Amino acid sequence: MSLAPRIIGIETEYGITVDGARRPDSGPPIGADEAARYLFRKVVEWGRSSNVFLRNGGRLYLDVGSHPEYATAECDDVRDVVVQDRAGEAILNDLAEDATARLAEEGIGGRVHLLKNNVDSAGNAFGCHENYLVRRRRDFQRTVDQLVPFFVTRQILTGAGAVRETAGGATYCFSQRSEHLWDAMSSATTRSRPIINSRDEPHGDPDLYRRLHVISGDSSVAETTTLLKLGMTALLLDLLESGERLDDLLLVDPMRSIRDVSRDLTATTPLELASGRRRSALEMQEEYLERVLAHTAGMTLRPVEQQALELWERGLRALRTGDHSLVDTELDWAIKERLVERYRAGSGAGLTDMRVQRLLLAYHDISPTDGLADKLCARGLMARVATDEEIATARTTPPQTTRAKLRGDFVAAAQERRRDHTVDWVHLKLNDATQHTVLCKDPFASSDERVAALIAAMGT
Ligand SMILES: Nc1ncnc2c1ncn2[C@@H]1O[C@H](COP(=O)(O)OP(=O)(O)OP(=O)(O)O)[C@@H](O)[C@H]1O
Ligand SMILES: [Mg+2]
Repeated sequence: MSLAPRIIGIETEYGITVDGARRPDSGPPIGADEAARYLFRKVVEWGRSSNVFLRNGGRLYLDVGSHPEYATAECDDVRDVVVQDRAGEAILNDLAEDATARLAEEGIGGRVHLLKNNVDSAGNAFGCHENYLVRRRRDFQRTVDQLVPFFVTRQILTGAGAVRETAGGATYCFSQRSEHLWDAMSSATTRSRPIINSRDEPHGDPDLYRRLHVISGDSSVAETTTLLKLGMTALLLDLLESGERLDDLLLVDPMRSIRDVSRDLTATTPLELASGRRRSALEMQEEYLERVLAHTAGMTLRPVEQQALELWERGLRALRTGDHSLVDTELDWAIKERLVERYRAGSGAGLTDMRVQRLLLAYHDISPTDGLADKLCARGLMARVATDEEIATARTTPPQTTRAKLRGDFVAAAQERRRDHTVDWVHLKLNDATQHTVLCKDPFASSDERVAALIAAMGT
């Protein structure tokens, strides 16, 4: 027996800034809005829109708030999501280079930076959303409730690491986003709202499916952190779908806990459970892992699932023993902690020192030249999952085993034959006299005669 395949996709919003620009007429500085327009210039040129689906099946768009977003195509394997997400970064980095070149041509100069983080300098929070296909059941809300404490405590492994400044001084914590969720939450009414978006939009057959839309996670820089974030969640979903319950781990106050967990780098502060007991984030994650291990015992797991389990266990051991070196090339918060501590040891700089702030920001800069990730990888300080070749291929090639293949093939054919077309996650449409539209309700279906006919109808 093995885990049932599951459709997963990830959306990443990026922060955008421009460094060192100077208008010839000394007009106002280039803000994020304007920078985003430069970034999307080429996209709008060929796609006639700032919301396009690409030949790799993914979606690139500019939403309100000027945070460029890339949503990967739907994948049926966590490793594929990692590759597609990195392909999105590469596509966006090219756009940033192009925008920088354009600013130079116009005599403004400066460099456009894209940051894969979750809060911008103005304090606006933005997200990295995970999407998991789940079977539609009447007790969906109950599933959501059971997942909330898992997402509240998962950040001790998958948080991106952040410096938090308070009146009493600065401390290093697990997650940047957790603080902002707390802020977002104080006026909200549903306890799970900032963690799981409850909008019912399955992007698939609504009779069969729902899409679990998780909005609480940090964006991940290290590929291994993305792998763990998605892998451990998919494993837990499988456990829940097998009928197991996690009622005994419900939290009294999830939103308070999400902040408390982020702030305690030992992960040992007890949280209040609805059952009246108290458990630390570390104990809770140990409990989830134990149950998943029991659930998967005797199953044939894919390598990526084994890798997620192994890293999950080792991450918890790193916290239990205080030996963060066990994961300091794989988990963002630990990679970054090591980076910052080394820098501070050499320079004597404090956590709030400008140089440390710049280092922290550079960690999230997706540019291979301005950012740190490539350099850390080259020096063996950040682990990889995907190869450069796989990422390069994924820029134009959709995942081959899901509906993304149909979309990618359709978009490629329409682009090559210059046919006006409209696409979303479930529709493929030719905007010609026939207005022919194909509805692809099954996200697992990678071949479809109707789509083949639609492509054939475009001629050559
Ligand atoms: N049936 C599905 N189940 C799970 N994930 C899916 C499914 N279909 C598509 N996805 C994934 O869901 C994500 C949708 O991204 P998109 O940015 O369009 O999100 P949205 O929630 O629909 O809209 P928006 O961000 O505009 O609010 C993509 O990563 C995609 O791969
Ligand atoms: Mg989105």
